[in-house]
Amino acid sequence: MKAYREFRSDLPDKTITGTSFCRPVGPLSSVIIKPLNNDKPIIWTRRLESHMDTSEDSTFLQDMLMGNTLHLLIKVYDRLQKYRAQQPAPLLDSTQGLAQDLAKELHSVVANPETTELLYLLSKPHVQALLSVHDMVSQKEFDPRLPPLPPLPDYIEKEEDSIKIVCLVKNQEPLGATIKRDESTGAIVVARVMRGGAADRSGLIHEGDKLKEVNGVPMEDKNPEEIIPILAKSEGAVTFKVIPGTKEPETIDNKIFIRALFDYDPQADPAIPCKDAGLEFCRGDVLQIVSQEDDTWWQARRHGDANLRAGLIPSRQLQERRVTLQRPAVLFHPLRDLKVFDTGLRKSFRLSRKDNTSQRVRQKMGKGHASIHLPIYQEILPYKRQPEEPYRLVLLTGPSGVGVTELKRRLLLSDPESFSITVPYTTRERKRHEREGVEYHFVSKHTFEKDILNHKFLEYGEYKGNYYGVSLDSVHRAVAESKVCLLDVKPNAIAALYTSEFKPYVVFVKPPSIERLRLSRRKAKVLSSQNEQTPTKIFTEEDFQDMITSAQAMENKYGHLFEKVIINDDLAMAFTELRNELTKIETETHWIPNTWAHV
Ligand SMILES: Nc1ncnc2c1ncn2[C@@H]1O[C@H](COP(=O)(O)OP(=O)(O)OP(=O)(O)O)[C@@H](O)[C@H]1O
Repeated sequence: MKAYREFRSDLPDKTITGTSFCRPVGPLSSVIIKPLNNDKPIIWTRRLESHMDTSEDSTFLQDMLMGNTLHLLIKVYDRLQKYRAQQPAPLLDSTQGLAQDLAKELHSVVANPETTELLYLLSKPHVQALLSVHDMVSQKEFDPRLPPLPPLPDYIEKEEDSIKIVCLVKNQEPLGATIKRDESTGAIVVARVMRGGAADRSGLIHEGDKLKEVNGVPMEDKNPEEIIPILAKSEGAVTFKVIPGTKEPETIDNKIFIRALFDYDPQADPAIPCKDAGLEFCRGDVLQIVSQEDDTWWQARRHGDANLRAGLIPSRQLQERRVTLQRPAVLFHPLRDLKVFDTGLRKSFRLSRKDNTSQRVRQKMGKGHASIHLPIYQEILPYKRQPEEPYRLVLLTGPSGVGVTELKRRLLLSDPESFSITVPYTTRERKRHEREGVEYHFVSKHTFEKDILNHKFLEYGEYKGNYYGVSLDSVHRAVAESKVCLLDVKPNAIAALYTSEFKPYVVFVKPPSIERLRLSRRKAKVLSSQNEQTPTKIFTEEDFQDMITSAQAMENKYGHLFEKVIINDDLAMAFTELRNELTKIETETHWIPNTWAHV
């Protein structure tokens, strides 16, 4: 971890726009304005306003404005102005008119390579369009009005041939950059520029730039802590004298999206170089990574956030190290030992209380498997099921008694054409009304035990001397039916199904508060294994407490695998919410782990 601290160089006062001018390449012939409050760079005339909407347009214009061609054109413009001044009376008021006039003149003089090239340049449609835009812009009234440009510093050392003077006219938005003292040279340098922030959008301040002066005050003998108030006190235009850093700007595929699998609060993080530059997020939030240049602190934006300014988040490596060391504990919820209290047996196939999810089954599952030992970030990408692809497997999980079976039953009843379920295996006697392969697959004890040894079961258990279990094969069969397969499992069985083949959509059914449980479950019955004579009993206060404790433990341990949490308070509402969610994943583009797409 880096031992230094960075300081956010906030410029908290009123801002209108930003300008930059660079020395030392000869006297200034023009000024390029780069507004800070929007993405639209523009040539200074008198006043300024934004027109550009898209960053693509902005990038194009920025490249063009910073390119050599424009500078050559500006020279042409200067010459035109000089030419105009030499004329007894201006023939035309506009620059475009002057250009036409000059072209006419040039036609009449003896041709040489320079005049031919100038004529060629002036005849090009994009040059004419540029001059026309210039005329239009220069005649417009722009708001807000820019303050007068401050004069250039009187003295610039001769040997500092790469010094850059940057003048920003600030608003209440922070500069979006942090500073630090370079340990080896002692210089004050820009530590990082937050992507999408004002400094980044201006394109004038870069990581590694050495800060020499701010508003004429030398920075070299100052600590970062002393510089912050200087920046904060500056009003209107702030002039920076910087020596450009040599660091190449990082190019990153800005289409990296991750799902955060833990909660993060930068204010509670003693290690972050600048708390105010941190990005707070919660488990499940989708973040777009915009910089991974620093091994320890990445820069990210919350997906869909209107604020384009990136914030610092701990890198995967850093967070893994922290989780491994379990330090500092306040930053994340450590994985507590799961103490699941069963309040009964899963009615769907009467599992025993013992957790019999086959470890070997989990190991057998290859790539895409949820081997998220350290829930940090999950790389994700947008996904929409194609008609030829199987439906995503829907896994319903939750503490016993919460209503998983009831929700599954209602879904199936609501649309048997769209939903299917797996048929469990059992060794118990078939009852007269039951049919093989409908309620259960009836097999002998010997076959069941052989299948256990062959790791065929996803989950299995024993109840009243009989085995019950769900095999992986039956999940494959149900998924192949071209229906949405609904499967209720204990959370520890999710990992075995967390594959690109099943692309499980994991729904955690959570109990409401104990007060709401008392009210809503007043008449509900729960299957009991304690009293064999009475297969059902009314929920007790202890059952409610166990359900809540168990749900909390499940969320702590497996919460990173839950794509949707539904609080089962009012049953009809919980059902509608679940139904709508399942429709959404069928009809809308959503996020899935990118490992599922690469298999
Ligand atoms: N929101 C609700 N309001 C009232 N009663 C409910 C609600 N949800 C479920 N119940 C009732 O609670 C009882 C237990 O529900 P269910 O059998 O679906 O639980 P489960 O999560 O499948 O438990 P298990 O894993 O033990 O089978 C049932 O009688 C069910 O009708």
